[in-house]
Amino acid sequence: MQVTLDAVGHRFAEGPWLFRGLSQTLLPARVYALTGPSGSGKSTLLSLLAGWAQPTQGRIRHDGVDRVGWVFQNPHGVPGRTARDHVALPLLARGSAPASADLDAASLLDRFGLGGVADQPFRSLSGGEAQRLMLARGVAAGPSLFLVDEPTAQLDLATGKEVNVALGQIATEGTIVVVATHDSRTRDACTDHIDLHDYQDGRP
Ligand SMILES: Nc1ncnc2c1ncn2[C@@H]1O[C@H](COP(=O)(O)OP(=O)(O)OP(=O)(O)O)[C@@H](O)[C@H]1O
Repeated sequence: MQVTLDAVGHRFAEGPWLFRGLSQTLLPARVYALTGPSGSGKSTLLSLLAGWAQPTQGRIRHDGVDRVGWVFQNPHGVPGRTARDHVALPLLARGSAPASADLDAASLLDRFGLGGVADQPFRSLSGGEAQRLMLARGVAAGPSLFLVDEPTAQLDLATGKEVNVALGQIATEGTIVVVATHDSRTRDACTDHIDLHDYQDGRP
């Protein structure tokens, strides 16, 4: 499985080019940090990768990608449902039996440092816990391409650090992960780095 970007460029209508000449092969078990100044097109590139829009120039090819997951910068959950329910639901939706969904949810919660809050309702979680829960829930859905937009944007330094540690855990066999971020610590938690600044006028 892979996603191939071939000389990709994008602009809206007659507006300026956000980026041009972006060629890259994205592979499973890697976590790509997508950085660049505000307005450089990070979120736009995520939506092109998701297939929600076509690039103005060049081509994005998805080989073997059958499921795309997305985590937004603001965690959204069901206030009265437990952390465990949030992770078990996508497992059930994929056909797991309730007992095995529960076991797998417990192990995913542990992986993201949430074992201790498994039975707490979403509304009682801290910002960092809620954001890590969104990552755990996203992984539970079994995406082949997992897109994460500014996961630490709303968090203080310490809480952001928790989330960055969790991002280091989402590299999973069979999943390509791309994380748009302003945060240099998030970038450092990723295995690879794409800087849109390098593509602002068609370079390199
Ligand atoms: N649907 C749209 N139509 C026209 N312009 C758009 C559209 N979506 C985004 N833009 C513009 O494209 C530029 C890039 O936006 P985008 O949100 O991709 O940047 P970003 O790098 O994610 O920014 P930030 O870091 O501030 O979140 C911005 O100037 C934005 O206003």
